[in-house]
Amino acid sequence: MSGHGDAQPMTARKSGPLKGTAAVPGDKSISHRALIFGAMAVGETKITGLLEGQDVLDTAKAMRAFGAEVTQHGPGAWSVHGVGVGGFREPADVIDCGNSGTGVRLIMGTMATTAMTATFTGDASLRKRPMGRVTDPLALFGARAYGRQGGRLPMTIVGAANPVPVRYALPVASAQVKSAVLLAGLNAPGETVVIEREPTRDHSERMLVGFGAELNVERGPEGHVITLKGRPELRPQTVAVPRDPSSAAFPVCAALIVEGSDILVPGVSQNLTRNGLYLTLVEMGAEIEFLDPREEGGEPVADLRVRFSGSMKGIEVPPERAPSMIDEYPILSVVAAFAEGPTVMRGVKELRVKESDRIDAMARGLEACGVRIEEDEDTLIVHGMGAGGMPGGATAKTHLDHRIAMSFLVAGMAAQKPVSVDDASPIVTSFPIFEALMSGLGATLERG
Ligand SMILES: O=C(O)C1=C[C@@H](OP(=O)(O)O)[C@@H](O)[C@H](O)C1
Ligand SMILES: C=C(OP(=O)(O)O)C(=O)O
Repeated sequence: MSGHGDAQPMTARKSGPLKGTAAVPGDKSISHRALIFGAMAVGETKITGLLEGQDVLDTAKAMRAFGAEVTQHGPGAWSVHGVGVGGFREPADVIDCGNSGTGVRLIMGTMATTAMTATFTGDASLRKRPMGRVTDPLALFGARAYGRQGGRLPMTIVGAANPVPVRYALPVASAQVKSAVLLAGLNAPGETVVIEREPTRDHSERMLVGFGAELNVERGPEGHVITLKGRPELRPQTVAVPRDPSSAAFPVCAALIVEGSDILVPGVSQNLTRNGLYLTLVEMGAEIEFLDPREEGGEPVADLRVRFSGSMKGIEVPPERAPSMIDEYPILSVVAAFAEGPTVMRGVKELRVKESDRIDAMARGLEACGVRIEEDEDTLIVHGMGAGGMPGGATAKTHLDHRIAMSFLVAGMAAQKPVSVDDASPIVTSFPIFEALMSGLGATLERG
């Protein structure tokens, strides 16, 4: 679990051109789901390319606590012997989900329609994040939640002994909430319906169909209407986890701002619910070629050739694009600082309830690096200083947030003076090989 060890300061210095191939690890969202859906199937699910980041390891541990057999066979190669829908056993101890919002929210959904009680906690970051967005719909199934003020962890969920199916319109664009409701719906008799006005990442829907659930998505005037038939017998699957586009974002953006760079990033998801950053970068004038489009692990992917792009322009990011790039705003705001003119990011208030308040963390750190920022509750505006224009020479606070840590280290690779982060330890939650991979491309990263 992250955030309980010692802080690990790290510094990035202006780096030589980045060259080579950046093979990033497996997708975090799909890795969590492979373990959880595998635990809900009857028989053995085999997984390759699993992200062995701390967030996913915490979910693996939780699945064991609920009775599934989870085994590592080699790097990225795992199996899950599932207990079937409704087959969870009550855990004997508190479930610690570490730093992971996805882990805790999806697992709460999964156990909420089974007659058992489970208590969840997490690190100092996760204990600040709102759980009401999940426990509100879970209450409609008949589950009860007892947490700290404001719906915070630690929290005990008493699962519904006689769950009823639910029809729920998502009040916020959140794949975690959507997935929690679908997972709860698995063990409710009849049809559970989730309606999302704005499309969010659709891995749960795709994978549930793969595992044999009866799930239908209709696109109507109210948005996506997702209908799931309860109490299916899920069939174990072989899951090949594709690479994580949210991790790929870091080498891609580093190559765009470090002079002379030319790198290849293989197998980046082009799933329309995940590719908002890449559309945005192209609109800003980034030199990215999308090579060999194909399908891998059920996801559309392409190899990205990315070159230093010295004349990117700030743009207004369409707010409706936010769900497809929600985790990429921190690194986009770094690229924006190296573009000409303002980049305007509106409709981004969800960033305030991630591992940290990401609007505040990016604004304070970029200001310390000499960049002019405007912000309000729902908006971040970065006034770009052009290629090589960021002064740097500051230490950013990462607040137990892996994406903030990686974003400022990327900034330091192109800024005039080094940029440090007070704590790089959270990077292990999503991208444990970040330091080795970036150094291998030619980045100058130093511990301390
Ligand atoms: O469902 C998922 O796997 C995720 C959904 C998103 O969160 P929200 O559902 O809170 O937007 C995202 O930020 C997170 O990193 C992963
Ligand atoms: C928001 C994130 O993850 P989670 O919500 O799972 O903690 C993220 O990885 O950027």
